[in-house]
Amino acid sequence: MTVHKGLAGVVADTTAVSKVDPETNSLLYRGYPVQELATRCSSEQVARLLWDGELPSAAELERFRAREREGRRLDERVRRTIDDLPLTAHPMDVVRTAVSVLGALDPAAGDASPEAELAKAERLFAALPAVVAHAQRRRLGGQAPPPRDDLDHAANFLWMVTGAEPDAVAVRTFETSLVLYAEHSFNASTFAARVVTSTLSDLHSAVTAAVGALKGPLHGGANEAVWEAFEEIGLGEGSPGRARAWLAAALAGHRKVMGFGHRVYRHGDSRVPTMHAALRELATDRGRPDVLELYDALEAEMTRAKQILPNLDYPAGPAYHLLGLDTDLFTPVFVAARVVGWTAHVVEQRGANSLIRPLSEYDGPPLRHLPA
Ligand SMILES: CC(=O)SCCNC(=O)CCNC(=O)[C@H](O)C(C)(C)COP(=O)(O)OP(=O)(O)OC[C@H]1O[C@@H](n2cnc3c(N)ncnc32)[C@H](O)[C@@H]1OP(=O)(O)O
Ligand SMILES: O=C([O-])CC(=O)C(=O)O
Repeated sequence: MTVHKGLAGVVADTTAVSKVDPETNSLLYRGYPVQELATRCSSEQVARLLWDGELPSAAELERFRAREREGRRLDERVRRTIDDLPLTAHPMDVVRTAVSVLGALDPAAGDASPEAELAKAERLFAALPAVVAHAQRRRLGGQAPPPRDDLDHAANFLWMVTGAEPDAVAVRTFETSLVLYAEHSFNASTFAARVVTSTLSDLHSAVTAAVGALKGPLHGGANEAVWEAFEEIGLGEGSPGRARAWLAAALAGHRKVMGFGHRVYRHGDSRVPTMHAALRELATDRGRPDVLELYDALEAEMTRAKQILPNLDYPAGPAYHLLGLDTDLFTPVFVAARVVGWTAHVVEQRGANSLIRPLSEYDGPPLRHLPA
């Protein structure tokens, strides 16, 4: 029996949601190159594309934006549950709990028709920014500011989390990250969502499981770890030299360097150039060349030492810091973006379901019996 550790190289099913091609180093959402979508479309347009298979017409987009605005307010019962959690809880734990509570409150519980599933997906997309914002603002002893109807999804998200009206550069950077983070085929969290769905469980259970999978530093948690590494190395004068010493010590200690490497891409993550360009624009606008200097230095050292290239979390982490987000909010923001991909996969899995249940090769003790 051949064991495929980590399911590496295993093609588990077909999908029409996205295509990750390591040969051409490309990523398509429903056929469109992600770079085109990230530079020319809003996160709302891309959500509809991933859910429906086609970009929305102007009228469809307008109707969706209206529904999204209606769903932005945090449900009081969700707020109360969050407020019962310790202030020290990681915001990812807050988000996971909130998704679970939203499932228990789901007005269409028990209805797994594609229409009902897409309505649940929309509600999560609309509600998650308020959850992330409340996870942040309650730590500051207050409440998130009320959503602003004059702002679209990405701008309103930043507004609620930071309490400051974002400028055009901030919105563009954030929107780019939301689009790039929205979907990536059978990554660990999406696969977790599909496994849960394959048992005919409900969408919120699938998304709750996916949040748990995304939290780990080998997956979504890496964007937080990237900024932690930058802080450990120290920004400012002399950072290239410190990056070299830091990396040598990390590799000598067999530490994984977060934000580098990928299970599928071998020649670099297709999303990095677009996010790197957005980070460059933001850092330049904010007068933070020190961030770009350390970014380039650590990347160069990692390439020299291991020939391992950055993944999307590498530029996204510093960008989120420059957008004013606390480090432990980076992965929750990833949740709010990836919920689109997860739910598109839930609908697809349900549409052509087969229970996901791989085999294992037993390597425990041979047959034995209890003493007589
Ligand atoms: C949005 C996302 O989820 S993108 C991924 C985010 N995750 C990270 O950035 C975490 C850091 N990266 C990693 O741990 C890995 O590159 C993974 C888990 C993403 C993919 O790795 P896999 O395909 O499973 O390869 P694996 O972890 O077995 O690594 C293969 C070799 O490269 C090394 N390697 C891979 N990535 C790294 C890294 N970031 N730092 C140091 N060494 C690394 C491994 O130590 C291993 O070396 P060895 O053969 O000498 O033991
Ligand atoms: O595809 C993966 O394994 C991880 C990843 O980059 C993502 O989920 O965006």
